[in-house]
Amino acid sequence: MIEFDAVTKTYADGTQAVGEFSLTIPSHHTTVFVGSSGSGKTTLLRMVNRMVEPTTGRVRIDEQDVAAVDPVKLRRSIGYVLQQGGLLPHRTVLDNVATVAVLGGMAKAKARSLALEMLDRVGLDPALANRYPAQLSGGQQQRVGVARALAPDPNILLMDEPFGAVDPIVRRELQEELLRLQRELGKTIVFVTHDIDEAFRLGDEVVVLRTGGEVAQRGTPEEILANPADDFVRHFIGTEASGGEAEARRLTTRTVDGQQIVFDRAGRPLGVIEP
Ligand SMILES: Nc1ncnc2c1ncn2[C@@H]1O[C@H](COP(=O)(O)OP(=O)(O)OP(=O)(O)O)[C@@H](O)[C@H]1O
Repeated sequence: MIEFDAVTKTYADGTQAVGEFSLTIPSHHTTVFVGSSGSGKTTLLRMVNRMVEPTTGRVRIDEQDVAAVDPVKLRRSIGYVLQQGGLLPHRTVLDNVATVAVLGGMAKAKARSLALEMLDRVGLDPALANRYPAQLSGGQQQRVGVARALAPDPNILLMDEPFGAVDPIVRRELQEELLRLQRELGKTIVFVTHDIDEAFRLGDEVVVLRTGGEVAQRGTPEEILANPADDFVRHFIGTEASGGEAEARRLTTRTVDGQQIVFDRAGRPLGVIEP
């Protein structure tokens, strides 16, 4: 369980990134922070591993205040995946994944065999293990990033727009892969994105943020879709009647030749409802 207890963050230049934010994140689930640019998502995520210190308030992991934990130890115990993968360019894929375990005191050979296992786990061909990050596609690099974060078997995985830089098809594959991994591993995942579709696809719980880290709504994707809290949320999730009609989510059904067909707002057929 991760607890944000009335945290605020004002950066040195006076920017107030987070007003006052409180939230309890349950273990073994995926919680997604979604919001537009500058809503404080990254700031909140980084408070968990102390890459950002809150100005006031506390963050606790399983009741322990993270401020009392050595930051290096804390960061080694928490997986962290970034948009650009954050891979070390002069180390092979295998060594990138093995590094944290080696830093944690594991023998090199053992760390490498563990790394090979992790590459397999995230769906990467072991033949890629001796390549350098620049010799991989963006999607493959992100898989390496996930393998590296998971290698020390952390309880918590922080993911900051990890699939933001890849094309939509690869992005979809990576999302599916993460869902599969999460079914197997049951980590406590905090995932940051500005893409509401990604949030709904991945989140057991979704937290919609507006500027200043203010919670506009939190709930399951179903709850938010069924009952958006206000116009801001309606606009964000694209169910507003006016504006953004092209991607509006309100669908209609019509019976055609005994089949129930779903149509989008523009009247394009999207699919058939299974009885
Ligand atoms: N080191 C910093 N110094 C000053 N201001 C900062 C710093 N880091 C972030 N900010 C500001 O804090 C606010 C929140 O930033 P943050 O990166 O947490 O938002 P975000 O929701 O993750 O945005 P994005 O989706 O663009 O990454 C923004 O106004 C940003 O400019």
